[in-house]
Amino acid sequence: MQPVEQGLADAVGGGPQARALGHLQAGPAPASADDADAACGRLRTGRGGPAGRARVHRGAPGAGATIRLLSAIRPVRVGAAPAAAAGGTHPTPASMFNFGKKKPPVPPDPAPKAAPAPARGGFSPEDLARAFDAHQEEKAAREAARAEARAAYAEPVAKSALARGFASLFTRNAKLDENLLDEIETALITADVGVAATTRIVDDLRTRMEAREFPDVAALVRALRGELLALLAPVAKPLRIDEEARPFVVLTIGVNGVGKTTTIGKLAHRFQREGRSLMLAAGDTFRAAAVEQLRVWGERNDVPVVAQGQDADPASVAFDALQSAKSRGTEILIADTAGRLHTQAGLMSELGKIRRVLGKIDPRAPHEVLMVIDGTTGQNALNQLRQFNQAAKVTGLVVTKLDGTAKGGVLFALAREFAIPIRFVGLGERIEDLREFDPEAFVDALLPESIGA
Ligand SMILES: Nc1nc2c(ncn2[C@@H]2O[C@H](COP(=O)(O)OP(=O)(O)OP(=O)(O)O)[C@@H](O)[C@H]2O)c(=O)[nH]1
Repeated sequence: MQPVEQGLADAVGGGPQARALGHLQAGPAPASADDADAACGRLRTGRGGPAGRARVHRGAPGAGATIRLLSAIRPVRVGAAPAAAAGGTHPTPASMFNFGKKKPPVPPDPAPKAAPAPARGGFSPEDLARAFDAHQEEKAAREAARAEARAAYAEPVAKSALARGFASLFTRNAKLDENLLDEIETALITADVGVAATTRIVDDLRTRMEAREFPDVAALVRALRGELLALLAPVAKPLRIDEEARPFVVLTIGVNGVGKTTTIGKLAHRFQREGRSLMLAAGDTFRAAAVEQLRVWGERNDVPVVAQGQDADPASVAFDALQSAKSRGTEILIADTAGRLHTQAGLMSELGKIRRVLGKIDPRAPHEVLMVIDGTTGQNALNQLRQFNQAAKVTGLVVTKLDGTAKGGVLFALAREFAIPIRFVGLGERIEDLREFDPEAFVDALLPESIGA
């Protein structure tokens, strides 16, 4: 084991160093990973005092090996024992009552202590430099992933009505006045952001404008970006596969033609790339082409597909598929269902039946009820989600076709009204165009930072 790793293992696993320092308090957490980066910078350059002064949070996202390393060495600073503990000057309760009493003879100074031997697993400057470099690499990888997501969202989303509305609003010498707020309101409403979310955004901007918080239009644009992000951030919760569930069952639902079957293909591709074993259930027994679509996809990609043909009972297809996936130890089962209108009560209750039937085999299945929504639908998407949620308890959303004629605003309305996680967005028809939902990349594409500058 490398010295750095040994030190980390000691610190985390209670090795000699950790045990020796176990009584020490951890420093306060940094506000962000950037704080942690700054702490690492100080460590490297020697600015900001001793290494131990770096304030680092063990769990800071992405802070990685360096952060753990710094956590491990933090006690170097506090290792200088507090005065009281060393028999220092703080009056103890006993000494307060000893006034006037004969003092005991002062013992001679003990021999000066030898400098403590470096702890086993201590860190040399080379170790620290290596950890710093590892941290820098991690940071660079994070930034590259961000840039990649931004690029993927930029072009499709910039075509949306909302992005175009913002672009025309802020590139023609806008003035900071009530008129500008009216125009922002119109742009939001016409892009399907919805009345509730629009009112919240515009009212907040008005209050801040009246408080003279914005020196110029660029400041207002930054505030608007912040408002848009604040609406979306709570629903940006990626789909996490519960490794205990075998299989983890994803039931996909939605109205006709929204992109369910296509999304299943894209999802399956994603899971396959992660090296997971998969099975598909061709539960869209209403449309013969859908069963065929899945079968062909499965054959081409070496993924087993359970199907019973057209007009079979979709609950029975799902049941068979779950049994088969369970017996094979498959990691993920994705079940398709036929598209249905949220107003068709009989078909909506069929979704409840599929849920119940799956639950007979595994009481926690389906683990994810993924509703696919066509991003071009507009405000009607809210009615759809309301009804599907009632029938099948939706746990995640995929909003497709954001590359097409979507106005771009419906995500805000959905987020505000339901707070159901948006797992993915469809940014095109290619297999790699299903992207994990990234609110920052989405807002960047709608309203680039540069726009009001
Ligand atoms: N541009 C674009 N098209 C998409 C996207 N997702 C799906 N589509 C297209 O939408 C159309 C319908 O997709 P399907 O997957 O068949 O839809 P479905 O929901 O399974 O349809 P039903 O089985 O009839 O309910 C296809 O032409 C897809 O290529 C997307 O993100 N962007």
